[in-house]
Amino acid sequence: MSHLDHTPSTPGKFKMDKSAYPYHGGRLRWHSSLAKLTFWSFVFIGVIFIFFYRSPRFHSDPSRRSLRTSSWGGPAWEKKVRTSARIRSRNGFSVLVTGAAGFVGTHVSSALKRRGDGVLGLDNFNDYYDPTLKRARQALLERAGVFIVEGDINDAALLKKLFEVVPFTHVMHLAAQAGVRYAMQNPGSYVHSNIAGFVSLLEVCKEATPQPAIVWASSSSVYGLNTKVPFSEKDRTDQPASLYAATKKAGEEIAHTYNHIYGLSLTGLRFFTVYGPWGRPDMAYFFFTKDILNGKSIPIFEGENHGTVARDFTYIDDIVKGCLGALDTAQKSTGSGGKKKGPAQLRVFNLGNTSPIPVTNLVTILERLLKVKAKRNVMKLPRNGDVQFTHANISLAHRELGYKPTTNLQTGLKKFVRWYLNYYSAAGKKADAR
Ligand SMILES: O=C(O)[C@H]1O[C@H](OP(=O)(O)OP(=O)(O)OC[C@H]2O[C@@H](n3ccc(=O)[nH]c3=O)[C@H](O)[C@@H]2O)[C@H](O)[C@@H](O)[C@H]1O
Repeated sequence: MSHLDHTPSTPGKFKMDKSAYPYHGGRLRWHSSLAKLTFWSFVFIGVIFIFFYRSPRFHSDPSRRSLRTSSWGGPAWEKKVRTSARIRSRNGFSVLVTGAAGFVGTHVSSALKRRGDGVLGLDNFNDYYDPTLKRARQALLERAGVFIVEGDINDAALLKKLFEVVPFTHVMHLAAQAGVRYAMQNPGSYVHSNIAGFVSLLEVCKEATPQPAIVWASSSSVYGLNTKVPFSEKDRTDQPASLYAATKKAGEEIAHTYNHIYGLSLTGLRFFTVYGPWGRPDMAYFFFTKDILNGKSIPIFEGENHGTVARDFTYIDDIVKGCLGALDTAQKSTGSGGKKKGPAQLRVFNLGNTSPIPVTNLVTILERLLKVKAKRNVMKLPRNGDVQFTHANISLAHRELGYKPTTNLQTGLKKFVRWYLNYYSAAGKKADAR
């Protein structure tokens, strides 16, 4: 064997041959044991640290998931804020849209802008799902003349500044931690956005002069374990099945308080499983599409004794009409500068489609549209917050807001699939958003 054969090709793989060092005196052995102990202790502590750091619970403050820290202020920034919020139609509104880079937020912002309202967006661009999708929505809105301020609804100083720069007539509050099942993984994020964030926003709105009218996103999930169908606004909502639902229900009670004490006009909209182009990658119709195309099996939930799991899937354009209807019929808040002057409007509406569809049918429609057979993995509905069935009674929204959904699931999914294929093939983007 030549000398070169002893030289390891990879230095890190070099191992001392103990037999080459005949001296094993006690002192040396003791030192080497101590060194080994110290070394492995460091490795152990390091592994524990990495484990905790990567655990979602470690990031209990969800604002840490915001990819950039917000930077705002200055004359150029104020000018952008003012320009974006400038009303361009007679009797138009100036609307602050929170969660503007979100799914519903993007569609509502663009619809408001199109009809001449002034719109300013606010979003923290957190990474609950693929932030590049949020950036793409932002670019879309920018082209339409809507500026999105990057910041969190818990940042009271930023909110105050926005109201100093623009006397918003309305707030469309859509910023939230969404998703029913994720609440078990990161409960703090729901409390942070849906409760603390909502209160932070209401605190600033109640101090504003004039106070804006507020329309905000509640959820069909507040009906929880309610079995009486279709769900009507008068039904009980005191049995939430997930922390997500509980935080939305809390939002409805908080709305009551701010309406009662400060005269804020508040309208809560209970959205029923909203879907469509530019949707949320964490939702079933979205990741089913991705997984069907990738030949991956999809988990399809079923109830006890093979019971049907169904949703009142509601198309985004119908939801947008409901949101605009709610803004248009919202009465003014009655207080100013933190003081109530008289009773104010307090409303809550179901915005659904009134036609629940089994999840298995949703998959069949997707298979037809994608021309790919799904690998169905039917399993029992896990106990992680999902309810078996949702069905909206929308007569109140129809009467008060003129709300009348017109898109069935087949038509809506067709539009979604067209968008999905176009979006993810156009720029070679990957739908790796979950
Ligand atoms: O109306 C709402 O207020 C909520 O709507 C939405 O929640 P959901 O109705 O639960 O939608 P989504 O997750 O798409 O599951 C759809 C169906 O697929 C079933 N489902 C789901 C996952 C899975 O792996 N398999 C499966 O069968 C599942 O059992 C369900 O039957 C919003 O995400 C939520 O933020 C909130 O806005």
